[in-house]
Amino acid sequence: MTMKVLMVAPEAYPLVKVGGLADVVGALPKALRPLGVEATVLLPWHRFVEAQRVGEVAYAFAGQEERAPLGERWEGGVRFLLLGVPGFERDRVYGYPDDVERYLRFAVAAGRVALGFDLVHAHDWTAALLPLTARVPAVYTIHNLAHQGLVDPALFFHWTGLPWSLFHMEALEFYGQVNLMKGGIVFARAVTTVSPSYAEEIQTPEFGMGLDGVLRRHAGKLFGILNGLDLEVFDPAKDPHLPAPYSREDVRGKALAQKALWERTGLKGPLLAYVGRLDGQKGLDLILKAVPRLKELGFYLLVQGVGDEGLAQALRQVEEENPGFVRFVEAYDEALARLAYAGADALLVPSRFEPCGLVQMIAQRYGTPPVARAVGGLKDTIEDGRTGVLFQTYHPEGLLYGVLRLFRLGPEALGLRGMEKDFSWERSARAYLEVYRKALG
Ligand SMILES: Nc1ncnc2c1ncn2[C@@H]1O[C@H](COP(=O)(O)OP(=O)(O)O[C@H]2O[C@H](CO)[C@@H](O)[C@H](O)[C@H]2O)[C@@H](O)[C@H]1O
Repeated sequence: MTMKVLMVAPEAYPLVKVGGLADVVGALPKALRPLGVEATVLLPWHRFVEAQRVGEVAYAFAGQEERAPLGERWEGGVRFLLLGVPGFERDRVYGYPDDVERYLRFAVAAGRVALGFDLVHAHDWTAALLPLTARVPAVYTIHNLAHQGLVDPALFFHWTGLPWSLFHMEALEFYGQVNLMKGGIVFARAVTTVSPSYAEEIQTPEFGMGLDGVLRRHAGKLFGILNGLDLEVFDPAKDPHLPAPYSREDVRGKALAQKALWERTGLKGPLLAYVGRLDGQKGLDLILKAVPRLKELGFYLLVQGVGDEGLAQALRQVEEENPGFVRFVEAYDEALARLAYAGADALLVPSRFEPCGLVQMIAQRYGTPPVARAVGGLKDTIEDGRTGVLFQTYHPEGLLYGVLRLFRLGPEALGLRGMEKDFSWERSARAYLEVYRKALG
């Protein structure tokens, strides 16, 4: 019998993407299908998403009855539902002062949609209310503990109509506020996070972001399941963004990608690339501090990403001071990102912490070895000295040491080995199915 699962998330590829969460929510339903799981993805109806209106959802928010249109769209055999609650008629996915309110409204209304399903699979803080409010069993996935969703309790209980009796340390209370992610952890039947190493790390004060105690208390239902890659989407043999297809058997196209990347950026090799959100999590401060030494050593640097304004400013300045050596491309640009994965000599991933990380997997699949910090999913997906290089110390010297070590080992050889690695979703999808069964059992 098919199991009907509703995945609730703020973003999912190919409809809405800011970061890795979208890749995961876009790919997992496809991987679950052969296992007899029919997963539907429910997203807020961001204004830029086109879909067909198929109905309406009634729910209560702040003591008022409201109705939201429900849209539907199919992509790659996956059914997406779009919930048109107020607050999403905007251009960006996150970053507004009322994010907590609008995503809470979304989660409240999503609880109504969940009624027609066997199980809810809620992703990250924006959907963390569902394990508490949905009337079906829920699995909760932590993609990033850095964003927990903190709300003033008076507003929270007014908006949701939930009883104040939930405001205590074993439930929603967190240093005087409501913590939505804590609620997700406490009330879900099972909690997963996106790599085995991160599942361990978040139970320690160093990585737990204040929730390590809660996670230790609920460790019996916490599972680390490694993200996969959508091998259809990320495939150098089929990537329309590359000048020529290539594979492990015939890597000639990779040199063409390198040439195209040099032309597009005005840089040369050896070229180190960073692709990803500009965020304190990602270790861009190490890259910034390492620039003078990298330049001295003859490396070129490409940084591509959008996000934190302070980091963007620092990067603009470094680009200005190092013309021809450093390029900062402040854009979300899928095509350039693919060229970078394929055409750079190494991908830098010096993260402070990394729940799983997809860019290092994509780079390996494209034959480009990562130089990454030995944390979280980076540790679980890179074979140190074989398919990439891991460094320990969160310091520019650590990163430099990693880069030099890679070039001593020979990036080409490591790159070829990386292309052999299996990053498919298959095994992980089976692990999710196990967790779903536990949650239903
Ligand atoms: N400027 C840009 N142009 C083009 N593409 C860009 C881009 N900026 C980001 N991307 C893309 O966004 C994705 C980033 O995914 P990651 O998993 O590496 O990090 P992220 O921190 O967003 O995800 C969080 O959730 C995921 C999913 O669970 C975890 O793997 C991760 O550790 C956690 O921090 C990649 O597909 C990358 O190509």
